Amino acid sequence: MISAYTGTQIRAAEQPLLAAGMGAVLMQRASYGLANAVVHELRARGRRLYGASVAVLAGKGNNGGDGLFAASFLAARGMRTTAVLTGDAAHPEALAAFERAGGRVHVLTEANAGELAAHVAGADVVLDAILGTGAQGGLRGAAAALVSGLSNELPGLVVACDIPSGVDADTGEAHAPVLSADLTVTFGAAKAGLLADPGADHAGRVQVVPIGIEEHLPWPSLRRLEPADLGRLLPRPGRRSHKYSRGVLGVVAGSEDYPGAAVLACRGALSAGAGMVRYLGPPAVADLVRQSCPEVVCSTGSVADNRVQAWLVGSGMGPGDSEQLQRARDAVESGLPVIADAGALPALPDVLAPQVVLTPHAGELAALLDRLGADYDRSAVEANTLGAVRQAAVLTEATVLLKGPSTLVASPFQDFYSQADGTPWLATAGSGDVLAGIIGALLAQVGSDVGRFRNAGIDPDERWAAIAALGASLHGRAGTAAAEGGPFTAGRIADAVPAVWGRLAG
Ligand SMILES: NC(=O)C1=CN([C@@H]2O[C@H](COP(=O)(O)OP(=O)(O)OC[C@H]3O[C@@H](n4cnc5c(N)ncnc54)[C@H](O)[C@@H]3O)[C@@H](O)[C@H]2O)[C@@H](O)CC1
Ligand SMILES: Nc1ncnc2c1ncn2[C@@H]1O[C@H](COP(=O)(O)OP(=O)(O)O)[C@@H](O)[C@H]1O
Ligand SMILES: [K+]
Repeated sequence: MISAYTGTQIRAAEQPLLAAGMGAVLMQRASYGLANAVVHELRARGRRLYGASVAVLAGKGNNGGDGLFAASFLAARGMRTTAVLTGDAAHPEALAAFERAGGRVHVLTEANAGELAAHVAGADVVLDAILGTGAQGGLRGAAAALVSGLSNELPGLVVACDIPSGVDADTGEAHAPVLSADLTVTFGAAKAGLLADPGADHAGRVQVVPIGIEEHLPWPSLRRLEPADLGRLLPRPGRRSHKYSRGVLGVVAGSEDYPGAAVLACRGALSAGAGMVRYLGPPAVADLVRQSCPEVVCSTGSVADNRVQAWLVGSGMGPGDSEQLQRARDAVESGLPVIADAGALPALPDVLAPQVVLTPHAGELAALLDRLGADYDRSAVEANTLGAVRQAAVLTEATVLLKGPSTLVASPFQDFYSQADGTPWLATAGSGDVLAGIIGALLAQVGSDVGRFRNAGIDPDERWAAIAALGASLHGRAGTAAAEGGPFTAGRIADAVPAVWGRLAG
């Protein structure tokens, strides 16, 4: 499990060590780790170190100090170093070390920003050490002009020191201009803002350098499941299992307009281990489901007439599908775990429960928040994904999963997960229906298995968020496996799930 923290949490964890006079030691650990990460990355890219050029953009705080010390370590490896000081001062000891190591120093002004941008753009390595966790808002003045003058397609390696300058460490909000990094080397622990969009868009690969604050860290503000966690959480049938004990998922999805959504949701659920999938919906859709997935049992009657362990509702349903929408409300009323997608989102009561997992994309989340009186449109959700998903979970008291390049999950108790195991090829019609099916199957199988979560270090009350994150990760990994470097259609995601599952659980 990757744990991520707000900037404030990290700074609080540093306090006992700073009070013990270890500030300089922490900075040495951070900057040495940063320099080593640069060396490894250059080697991995088959680039020579000796004679390669490094430009460090150094702000006046400790983030700039880290960058200048790191550059002096790199100078000792034979690299040519230049610093652009973006503030009215620089960390004195770090600047002295940088100059002692032979680095050249330029002081940024409004007048020379264009010229220095051209110089920096030609460097083999650009270290962004302007702002770190002490930032208030984004870059301003000459620093903003310098970064605006750098294209986001620099030929050299761009490495962010702790966090890309202008990204909010707590929320991932990005205050333009931000220099997008290939690699972010972050100190002590991951920052939440590196794992939530749009911060994650700018961070590139994230590498954590331990600096000795770990024992002082509190409960993380956000977590990410890794393969070992997935392997522990995925169920496997026992010798005496039967289809009902493995978990039955009821699917209320599809409509005459969108029958395919029902098929894709059922395929997702079948691929992710449900003992049985029961479909409830219009006869014409049921016929298509039967033809496409003969394993699905098509039922009639009400939600109450059908015995299941979890419900999937809403994929491919519209506001006119009154009978299906009533079933969706009945499923929520039943108290069973429910995954509520797409067309169900506007049709459910405002206040729900933690075992109800809502799966909006950014547009649907904006509409949901708007209905609940919060002032969000789609672009506001995309600008602050973590804030939006948090607010939706608070207002609805449900578990909310926001789909996107990074998928965020918030529990109403304010536990957060971020998964980014997919590929942009997943942005294909029907992909969300398969995701709903996968999460539905997992809810049916492990929703009542409290011990499984406790053993994995997850508070059982928070298991709904963990199940949603588990589903998002399986879906992302299946998409990555299906892609083989090129496009695929949504059904292929479902086809790829069993092998991905097998590798994780293996
Ligand atoms: N505290 C510590 O012991 C450690 C801190 N570390 C580094 O220190 C960083 C935090 O250092 P600081 O607290 O000095 O803060 P920063 O280096 O992030 O920057 C804060 C400085 O910039 C100014 N500033 C804030 N917002 C600005 C804006 N929008 N435009 C221009 N100037 C702005 C502030 O007045 C302050 O002088 C971390 O990100 C990390 O890189 C690491 O060296 C590890 C140890
Ligand atoms: N750029 C992207 N990178 C990775 N995953 C993505 C990207 N765009 C979308 N996805 C994933 O693809 C799925 C799309 O779901 P959704 O928007 O509901 O599509 P649809 O309604 O067509 O089924 C989600 O799981 C989402 O996280
Ligand atoms: K930075």
